[in-house]
Amino acid sequence: MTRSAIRTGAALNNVSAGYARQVVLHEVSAVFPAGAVTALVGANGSGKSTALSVLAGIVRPAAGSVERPAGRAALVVQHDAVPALLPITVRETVEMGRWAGRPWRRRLSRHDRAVAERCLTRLGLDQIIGSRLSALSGGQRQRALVAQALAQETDLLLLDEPTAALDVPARETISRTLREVADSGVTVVHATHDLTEARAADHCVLLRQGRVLAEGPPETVLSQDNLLDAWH
Ligand SMILES: Nc1ncnc2c1ncn2[C@@H]1O[C@H](COP(=O)(O)OP(=O)(O)OP(=O)(O)O)[C@@H](O)[C@H]1O
Repeated sequence: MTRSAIRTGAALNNVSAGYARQVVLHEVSAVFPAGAVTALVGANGSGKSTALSVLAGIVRPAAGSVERPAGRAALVVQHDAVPALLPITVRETVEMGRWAGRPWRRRLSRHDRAVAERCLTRLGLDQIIGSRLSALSGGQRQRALVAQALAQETDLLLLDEPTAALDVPARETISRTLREVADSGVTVVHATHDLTEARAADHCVLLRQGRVLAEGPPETVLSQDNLLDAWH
C-alpha cells in the first residue's frame, strides 16, 4: 500500500494511556488505514492489547486523541480470556453480535438472523451451531468469536492475537476472512506475534515498550534491525 493510497480508518494521535498503576502507551501516534489489514506487532507487554483497547474505546487515553469511524468497534479478545463455561451455543454466541449496542431484549429480526447465519458459514461453523461454547476446541471457539464480531458489521474490527495457537486450517480461515473484510472497506487491526502473518498485512505498527518503533509497509517495518530492537 503506497502512502498516497492510505485513507485513515482509525488513528492514535500522541496517545498516552494505561491503567491505574501504570502508563503503558507513551505518546503513541499511528494510523490504521481503512480497507486494509494492519498488524500490531511487539514483544510481550509492549502494549498491543492496550492499544486495541484504546482504539475500541475501552481504555480512555490520559492524553492525546483517538480517531475512529462513527459507531462501535468490534473487539475480539483472546479466546482464553472468554469464560469457557458460558452456557451458550455457537449460534447464540454469533447472534449476540447482533445485540451489540441495541436496546435490551429487542427481538432479532429476520435480517439479524440472516447476517448471523452468513457469519457462521463464513467461519466454517455450520456443523457445530448447536454446540455449547464450553464443548469447543480453542480454534473453534476463536472462530465463533470472530464470527460474533463480524455479525456486528462495524467499520472497525479489532482482534487480539486471533490466530494464536490455532491449527493451519483454522488460521487460514481467519486470515482469509480478515482479508475479505478489509477488502470490503473495513479497518482491520490485529495484534500478532506471527511474523508471517504480520508480513501478509497491508500496514504494520511495531511497538517497543509502549512506544512506536516503526510504522509503514511490513517489509520495511519488520526489518532485521527493527526486530532486534523490538525484542531487546
Ligand atoms: N487490565 C489491565 N490492568 C492493569 N494492567 C494491565 C492490564 N492489561 C495489561 N496491563 C499491563 O499493561 C502492560 C502492557 O500489556 P499489554 O497486554 O497491553 O501488552 P501486549 O503487547 O498485548 O502483551 P502480550 O503480547 O503479552 O499480549 C503490561 O505490563 C500489563 O501487565
